[in-house]
Amino acid sequence: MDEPKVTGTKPRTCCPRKSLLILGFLFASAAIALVAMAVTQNKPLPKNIKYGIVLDAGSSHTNLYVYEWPAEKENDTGVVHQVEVCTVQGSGISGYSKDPDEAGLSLQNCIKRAQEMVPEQQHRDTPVYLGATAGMRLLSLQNRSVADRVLSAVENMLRSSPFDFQGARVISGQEEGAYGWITINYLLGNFKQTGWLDFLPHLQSSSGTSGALDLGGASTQITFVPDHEPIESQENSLHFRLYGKSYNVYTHSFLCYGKDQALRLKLAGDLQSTQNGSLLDPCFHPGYFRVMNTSDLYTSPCTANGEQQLPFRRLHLQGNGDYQVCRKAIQKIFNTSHCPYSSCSFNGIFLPPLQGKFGAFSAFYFVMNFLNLTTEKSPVPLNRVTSTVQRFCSRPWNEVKAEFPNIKEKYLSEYCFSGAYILSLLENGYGFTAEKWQNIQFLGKIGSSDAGWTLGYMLNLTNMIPAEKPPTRPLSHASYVGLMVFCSLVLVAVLLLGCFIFHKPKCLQKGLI
Ligand SMILES: Nc1nc2c(ncn2[C@@H]2O[C@H](COP(=O)(O)OP(=O)(O)OP(=O)(O)O)[C@@H](O)[C@H]2O)c(=O)[nH]1
Ligand SMILES: [Ca+2]
Repeated sequence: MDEPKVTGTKPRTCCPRKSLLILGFLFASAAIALVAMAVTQNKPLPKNIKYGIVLDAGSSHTNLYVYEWPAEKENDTGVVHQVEVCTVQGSGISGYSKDPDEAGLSLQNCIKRAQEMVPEQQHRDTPVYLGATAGMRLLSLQNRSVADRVLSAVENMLRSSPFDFQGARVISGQEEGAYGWITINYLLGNFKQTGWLDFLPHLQSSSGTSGALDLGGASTQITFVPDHEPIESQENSLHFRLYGKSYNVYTHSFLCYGKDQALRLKLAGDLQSTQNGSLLDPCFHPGYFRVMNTSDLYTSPCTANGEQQLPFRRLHLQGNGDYQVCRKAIQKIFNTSHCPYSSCSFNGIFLPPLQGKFGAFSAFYFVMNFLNLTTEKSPVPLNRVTSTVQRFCSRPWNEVKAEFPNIKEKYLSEYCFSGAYILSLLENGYGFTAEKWQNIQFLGKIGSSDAGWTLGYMLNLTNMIPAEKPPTRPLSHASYVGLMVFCSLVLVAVLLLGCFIFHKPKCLQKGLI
């Protein structure tokens, strides 16, 4: 018997499952490939780091700074930072006038330290600069040829190092002020153009920068952008164009008004009224005693004019810690009797009205930091700073010494004078009122970098600050690729969804009814 034949067609499978599976697999693979490509393409490349070295040959000592930055971001703002500071042992290079070769030799240890910090294969490409400041300016005034010998000794030492020697010179007070201002504004990110705000300049403060106050051992600098005032004296006026913006900057460097030379000026003045070489000094702690050769006081050009035949060779200085009297004694070194401009600081030097915020560094910071006046978030009010210095000055020297046994006696014994000097300079010299005082921030470091002129000097000499804003793309490469991948995925998903809706498999359509 014939088996009954099954007639009719085979029932159709409701979904082309295999095709769907294949499509799904292809889609997933494509998506994974896209994401993997974006990730690998954007993996950070091995960093190409560049280095630069600057030696700050100050009046009191020399510091060597090593800076580093990613090579490909050379012209961005805020990318260079300090990775090392090495303090040269002994005095500043101007202290080697009797044996200039020693000035060169004194740098050896710090050069070795720099050799350890910079990878050997990059030594030859690493520029090294030396800038000398007020100590060498004074030595040049005193004896030009000795100053030149000291400079060539340090130059020879740096030339014999494996680095790329780019010069050793005495920088001017103007440069010192300007580079300090560039350093702090670069590190604070004040040169960054703020995108949307670029189109609305009236919403920004007049310059968007911070002024710079630097107190060294032999000179002090004040630099800031005044508020629309003309800068009445040419030698105090600088013009910069940085990252596409113009800045008219006021700067002045007072030679002899660093804190060591200012103390000499004060003592030389006080000596004129002593008969026997004993001086009761209100700027030192009660119980403090120091003997000095009077000739040492007059070795600097700052005090040389006041040199006189004194009937004694030694000065016996005894502290009595009287802050108010100390301020009066300090006030005498600022001559405010004449001003050929609309406004002056002192000694007939033009000073426009103070404007904006200020960063105060070097000895401004060392002293305020010692007095615990820098730790709070907001600036400590002027009356509290005054009372802190006053209280500190009145403390007996043996008590102060016992409390800070690890601080060098030279530094410790002079914090009272230095505190009073800083207040005199800022309040009476520059005219910081209690209100304006709140705009001063005492800065040691900004990030990992010391506040000072050296970074600005290097940025300038390596042309790392462009005059015009470098053209930038609206998106970074990584964001661009990421967005491309995301948009592709959305497109594919929308396409698939569209196909799915308009060519819906019949079984699904049935199920829906
Ligand atoms: N307390 C304290 N004082 C310091 C320190 N380093 C330097 N000083 C003193 O602070 C004053 C200023 O120091 P610097 O800013 O290094 O001065 P400088 O660069 O040698 O001098 P200039 O050439 O005038 O700039 C000097 O009297 C130094 O002796 C420190 O770490 N602590
Ligand atoms: Ca200095």
